[in-house]
Amino acid sequence: MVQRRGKSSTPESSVIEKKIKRGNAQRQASAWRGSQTVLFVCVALAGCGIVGWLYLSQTDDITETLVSRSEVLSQPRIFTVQCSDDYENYKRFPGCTPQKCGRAVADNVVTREEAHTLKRLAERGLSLGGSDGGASILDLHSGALSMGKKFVNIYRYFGDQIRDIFSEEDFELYRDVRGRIQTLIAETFGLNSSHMYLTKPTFFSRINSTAPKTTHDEYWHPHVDKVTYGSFDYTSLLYLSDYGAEFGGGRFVFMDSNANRTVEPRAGRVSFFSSGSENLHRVEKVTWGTRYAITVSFTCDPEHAIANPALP
Ligand SMILES: O=C(O)CCC(=O)C(=O)O
Ligand SMILES: [Fe+2]
Repeated sequence: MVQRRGKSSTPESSVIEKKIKRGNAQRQASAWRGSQTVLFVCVALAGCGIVGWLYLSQTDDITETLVSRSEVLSQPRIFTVQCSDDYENYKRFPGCTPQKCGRAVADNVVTREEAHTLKRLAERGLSLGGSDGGASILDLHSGALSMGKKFVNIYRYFGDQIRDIFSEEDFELYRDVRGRIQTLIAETFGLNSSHMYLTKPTFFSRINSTAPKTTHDEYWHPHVDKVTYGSFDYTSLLYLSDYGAEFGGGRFVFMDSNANRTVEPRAGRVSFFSSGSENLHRVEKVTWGTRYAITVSFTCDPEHAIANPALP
């Protein structure tokens, strides 16, 4: 049995706190909502009538499934989107800074068996703690683990006993998968993979339908990763469980101005995209079951690079 040491909040947790900050997410979503308001006024005043109404009902509803749970893609499915000007506010790095933006989904990069192994790793790690609300994270790099209404650092909290929970093979698999995802992103967006770096936060997430207890549990707010996390240039999500079989709700939604476009999670599915506001997104609320995923993110700025997670 692992003995718990005294509870403490970690400095790393502030990164996670930043991530889930509601105000931020709401600010980012306001541009999207703004366009809806304009249309609403248009409907009320000018009688744009049926067109405006159709637009409103369209953007309120899920309209398009980019990839469903039951499909198995033998090749990545790629959707190009025009880059936003977010990248203008940052230093440019040749061979990495997005010139081509978009989103893509691949089912042929991580096997379902590997996803299952990673899910078991996440289950073991998260069983040491977990949020009181519905969303818990485990960050193998910083050691941040949700606990109650806070975070602890597993490496400090559990010391050497963490080796009873995680093995070198677990970390090796994580590093291998991260490398494959990096290559995939580089090939898809025409980048030089050696100019891309892992950046933080990079974490496992476990989401269920328990009511939120703090803002850390509010994972469903629309947001732009580059705004929320700063250093992100490319975000990837590796899903570890199946939508519709292991959990309900919890689809990933790209919130485009003309439609919502969803990706249905499937164990072993990698979804990735350029992190600017061309890819405003949210996660639907999970209505039943448990959803596991890993967020693995990349930056072009070597100053924001982090090393691969390693057992202490
Ligand atoms: O789990 C997901 O599908 C998306 C999570 C997300 O948007 C994020 O970590 O920024
Ligand atoms: Fe995100």
